[in-house]
Amino acid sequence: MFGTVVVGVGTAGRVRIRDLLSPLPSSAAEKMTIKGFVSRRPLEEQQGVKQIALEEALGSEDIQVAIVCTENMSHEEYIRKFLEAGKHVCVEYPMSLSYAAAKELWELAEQKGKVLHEEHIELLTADYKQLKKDVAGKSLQEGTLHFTGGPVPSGFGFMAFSGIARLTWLVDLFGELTVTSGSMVEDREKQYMKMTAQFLTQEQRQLTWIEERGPGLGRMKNINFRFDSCTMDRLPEAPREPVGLFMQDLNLFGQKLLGQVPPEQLQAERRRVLHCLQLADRIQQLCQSPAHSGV
Ligand SMILES: NC(=O)C1=CN([C@@H]2O[C@H](COP(=O)(O)OP(=O)(O)OC[C@H]3O[C@@H](n4cnc5c(N)ncnc54)[C@H](OP(=O)(O)O)[C@@H]3O)[C@@H](O)[C@H]2O)C=CC1
Ligand SMILES: C=CC1=C(C)/C(=C/c2[nH]c(/C=C3N=C(/C=C4\NC(=O)C(C)=C4C=C)C(C)=C\3CCC(=O)O)c(CCC(=O)O)c2C)NC1=O
Repeated sequence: MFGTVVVGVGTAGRVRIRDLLSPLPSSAAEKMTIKGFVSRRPLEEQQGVKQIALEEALGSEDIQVAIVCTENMSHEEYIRKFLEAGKHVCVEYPMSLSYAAAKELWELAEQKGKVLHEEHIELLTADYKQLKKDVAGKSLQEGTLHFTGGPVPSGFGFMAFSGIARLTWLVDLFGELTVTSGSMVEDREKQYMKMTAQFLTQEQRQLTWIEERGPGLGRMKNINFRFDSCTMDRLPEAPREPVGLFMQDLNLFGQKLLGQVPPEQLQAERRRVLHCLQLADRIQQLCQSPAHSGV
């Protein structure tokens, strides 16, 4: 069994505690047992689980695994601490707010012989799995993914990182990309932000990613993918699957802990994660260079 701590008790942290308390029967997630949670606030028991001080979690021989669920800005530091203490780490995306940091963290995991796993529930939704099937075999001519949502809370980093799930969709659907432009419009007073990034696929087809956030904007993804044979202008709808998204991710992490995931899959995942963070870095540079600064 792998003694596990959940680090950070917010929306994601609470779901992690719930899933660890009742893992899917006969799945790899059953091999983790929750020993406590870490929080920067003194908290009461959560779902019957007790708080553990960070230093105690790092030093305890009963704990082999940390699941980092804090806001993005703090991920790097927690991952580093737990890896250095010889623990396996699962982190909610994105693992860091720069490509360079992610590369270092992965090197550290390798050096320590520990699993480093970045959660990507956006790839696990039934709708996305259907979309991926629908796109398979078609030849893209041009496409747009436009996300809207409420204002980004502080501590979640630049939009290309807090929105890495959208970028990950594009890369998972259409392969590795090259950034051709990045720009930003921002009205701080109104808490409004809009980032537009453009890419070329390896086949030199143009993709546009728009991430737009502000008060009153609902969480939504609009697509427009033009293929040689047809155009897709809405996401497919597929029936919800019985296993929750974070639980599916926990099973995948559990399989990694048990050495059940083939090395080629681990390599491909690592490559995709690093590629997406590298694209996010580049978009940030372009958006923040003087020639592109917004309103
Ligand atoms: N929510 C979701 O559906 C998804 C989230 N994620 C990722 O999970 C991570 C965390 O996101 P999420 O859980 O939504 O973020 P939250 O804002 O809910 O929580 C982030 C952190 O803030 C602290 N916190 C939570 N509530 C309070 C409060 N009332 N007062 C003060 N501090 C508080 C907690 O840390 P502490 O206990 O140390 O104070 C918590 O870990 C991010 O990396 C995100 O990208 C990924 C996929 C889906
Ligand atoms: C209702 C308020 C609500 C909040 C505060 C919320 C926060 C939230 N949802 C996220 C992703 C996500 N959130 C969900 C799904 C959910 N997440 C949920 O909290 C709920 C109730 C669902 C319901 C289906 C999915 C599937 C993702 C993956 C990212 C994506 O597909 O874009 C993320 C990670 C950053 C991001 O990708 O934007 C945050 C911070 N999601 C919400 O829906």
